[in-house]
Amino acid sequence: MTTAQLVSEIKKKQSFLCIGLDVDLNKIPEHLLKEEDPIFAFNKAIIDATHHLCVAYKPNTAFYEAYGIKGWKALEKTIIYLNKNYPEIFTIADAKRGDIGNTSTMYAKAFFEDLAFDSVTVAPYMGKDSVEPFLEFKNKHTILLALTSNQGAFDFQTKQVGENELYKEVLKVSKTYKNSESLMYVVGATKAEYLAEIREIIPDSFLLVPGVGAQGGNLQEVCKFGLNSQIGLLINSSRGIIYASRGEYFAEEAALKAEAIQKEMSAFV
Ligand SMILES: O=C(O)c1cc(=O)[nH]c(=O)n1[C@@H]1O[C@H](COP(=O)(O)O)[C@@H](O)[C@H]1O
Repeated sequence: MTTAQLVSEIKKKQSFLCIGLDVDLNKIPEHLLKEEDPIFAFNKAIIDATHHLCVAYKPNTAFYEAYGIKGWKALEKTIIYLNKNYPEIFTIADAKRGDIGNTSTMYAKAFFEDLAFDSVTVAPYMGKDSVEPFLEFKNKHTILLALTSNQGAFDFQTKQVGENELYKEVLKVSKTYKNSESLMYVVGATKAEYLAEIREIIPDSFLLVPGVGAQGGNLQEVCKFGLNSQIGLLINSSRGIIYASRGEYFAEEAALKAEAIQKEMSAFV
């Protein structure tokens, strides 16, 4: 999917919500555990109930890898279902990959070709030759970790490296990579006050902003500092939406949570 198509969907749906499909068998409704593939059954119900309220879904691969082959199959079924039934949705494989060049190429093939996701999250730690292989794929997006939502972000990301904090170096240096126009960046919603300075370095890039809902990030603050002329934000909530209820009407309850966020977002679109 191109960035222009994503922006057009945001305007149409009056939403820049990304729903995180972080499926934990201990948290999904008990009646689904009788299904042949409980993870996919859960995802399908959530997607069918919420697709008109969001523009992106982000399965975090850890929640699938933890269940071995069955989990990976459920991830594959989920992306096939999304691409077939809701091709207008932007899909994010949250896998936080990145390795030496030839290995990164294989990671990119796994998520862009085999699973046909629109984007993948990538850790910048190994530098240029670990990121550029992802950028070779046309109309695919590489979402680089810049300033993450967790407390540990202060261990390294905000440390001074020469003139800048490390996360700013990530933003500045990555702009020089080949095909850098395909880059997006992760900035945690819990770090909204950093967004004004971040926007000075990357005014036009899309940002994936996780951390509203369960981690306490504030949507209004993120919008205040992070919006650009093309919106430029995908705000993710996982647990805060998908685990709204464990009852029979869990998907409808999730849709109500998503709708409340979409309504708040519509004021900014
Ligand atoms: O890359 C991410 O998506 C990510 C980066 C970050 O800084 N913080 C963060 O929470 N995430 C992911 O975003 C999701 C947040 O989930 P909730 O806290 O349940 O909304 C999880 O899948 C995290 O792994």
